[in-house]
Amino acid sequence: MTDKVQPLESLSEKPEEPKIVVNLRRIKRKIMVMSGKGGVGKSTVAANLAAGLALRGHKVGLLDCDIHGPTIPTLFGLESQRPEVNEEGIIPISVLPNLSMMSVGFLLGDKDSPIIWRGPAKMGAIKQFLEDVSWGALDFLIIDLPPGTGDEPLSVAQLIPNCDGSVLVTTPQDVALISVRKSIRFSEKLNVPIIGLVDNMHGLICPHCGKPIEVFGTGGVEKASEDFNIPILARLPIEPKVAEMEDKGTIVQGLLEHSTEWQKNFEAIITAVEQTLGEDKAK
Ligand SMILES: Nc1ncnc2c1ncn2[C@@H]1O[C@H](COP(=O)(O)OP(=O)(O)OP(=O)(O)O)[C@@H](O)[C@H]1O
Repeated sequence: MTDKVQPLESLSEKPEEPKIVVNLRRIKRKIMVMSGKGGVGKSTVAANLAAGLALRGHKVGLLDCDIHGPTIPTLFGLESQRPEVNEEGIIPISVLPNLSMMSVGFLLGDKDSPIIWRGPAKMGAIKQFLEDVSWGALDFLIIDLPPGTGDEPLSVAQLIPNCDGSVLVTTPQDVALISVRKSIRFSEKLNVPIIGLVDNMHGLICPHCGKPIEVFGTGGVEKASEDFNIPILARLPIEPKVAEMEDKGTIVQGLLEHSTEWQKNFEAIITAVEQTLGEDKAK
């Protein structure tokens, strides 16, 4: 009796693929939304981008990696939701049939409690989201990174394999130039192609005379765009309705109403990200 000879390829050990790579394999495009500093509208852009892509019929996931200020559940009016866990992993919370999301905000017992975690614990939570959230097949995963360009956002961003593009959010102040330059370097360091800049809070339209009031000045984003040859995807005015809709958790309805200049201008950001689907993925 002869022993069966095993084919050679079954003997050579294949290196095991990282769990994150395996879990995110069925996602066509992973897009990071980031900003050089906090409070400039990064989460607002990430949430509206995810909702806008979903309203155009794409399958979208939104991952809130902002551990200290997880605002995504509030923006969609989902603060009381808690994710289920089954044999497939952590089930993201659905807002629309084709829009689901995950945030540390869904795991907090009390929304007023601050998260007092050191770096490794924060990284552990994000890593678990990337490894264990059962996103299924998606056209887009929109990732809301922590603000800034320091160690923490860098570590988070480095956990996410093969990002397909970044959207950089800033305000039009001259100092924005400093923060935008940092965001650009950050994206380059990660080898992530920059889709474009978002010039948020670009003036307030006076409700009485209709003329713009340049609250944060002007010119910084244009200069960065020219210096680095990166397009400005949209100029979004200060729009009280945006803040109001976020407080009420009615972002999706706001995008459907399409009533403000902010929302009309925002469409260009959705289109720019949508177009990455047609790009050659070989990098
Ligand atoms: N164009 C705008 N007009 C009016 N309000 C806005 C606009 N953009 C953002 N906001 C409001 O500004 C605040 C900060 O926005 P947001 O939370 O999106 O910023 P952020 O950059 O994600 O902040 P952080 O990452 O530091 O938490 C929110 O209350 C939001 O509703």
